[in-house]
Amino acid sequence: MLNAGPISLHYGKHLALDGVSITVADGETVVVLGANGAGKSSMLKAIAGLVRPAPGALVTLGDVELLGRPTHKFLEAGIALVPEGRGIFGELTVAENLELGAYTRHARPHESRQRALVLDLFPRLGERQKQIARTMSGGEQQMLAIGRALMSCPRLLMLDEPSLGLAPIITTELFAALARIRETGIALLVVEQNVKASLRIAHRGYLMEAGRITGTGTADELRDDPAVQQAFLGAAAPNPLSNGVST
Ligand SMILES: Nc1ncnc2c1ncn2[C@@H]1O[C@H](COP(=O)(O)OP(=O)(O)OP(=O)(O)O)[C@@H](O)[C@H]1O
Repeated sequence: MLNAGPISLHYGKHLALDGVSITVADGETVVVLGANGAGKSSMLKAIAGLVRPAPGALVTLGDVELLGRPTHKFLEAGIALVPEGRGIFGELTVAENLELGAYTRHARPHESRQRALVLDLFPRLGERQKQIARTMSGGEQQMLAIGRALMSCPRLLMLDEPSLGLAPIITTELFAALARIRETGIALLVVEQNVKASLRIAHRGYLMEAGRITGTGTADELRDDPAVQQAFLGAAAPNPLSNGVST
């Protein structure tokens, strides 16, 4: 469904993305793992039409080619991004934030259906309709940001570090909600530092390093990959002096 690449992106002289290609199939959940500064956020922004890659790239959703078109066309085509830091309207209420999520022409007719989905996923948002968004807790704001993105009827929902700064119990709640969103058939592309939790909900993943894709595999393959275990799952590095026999 999503075909993106090869995406290269410069910030001034700094090459942040160096020919990154990524695909997400219909209904698939894909996770992108990488250290700070690897280029993960930049890649999501390019796919959402928020930054313009170097010539030669394509961002295609279904058979619609989006690159070069205005940002709202990406949203209308069905690509929604929940950015790092959430990007909700802090001075507006929960209800107003959700309403604004459905502002595009194609989302408007489905507003009440999508609101029902959001409130079913995040009942707390239903209880807090009139609350000013900035007064909500970090976890509630993240739920609102995801809810707002869902109001746009996405075919592909992209999330940048959704669990950042959240308490473990809220993170568990968040991943349970993402698993339920996955069951609705919406494709997910997730950048996450919580590798364990994200591999649990993902079908597949990519490894990114210094602006490039350096590996890809199913969630099981990535979980079993010694390099992933060492970099992200807290496994000890192999001792080069060891012959493998424990003493
Ligand atoms: N607007 C910008 N101007 C200049 N350099 C930028 C800009 N945005 C990102 N960069 C640089 O591009 C590189 C990739 O950044 P990006 O935020 O995409 O990485 P990331 O993998 O998402 O990192 P993190 O996990 O820390 O958010 C970094 O070296 C970063 O400093």
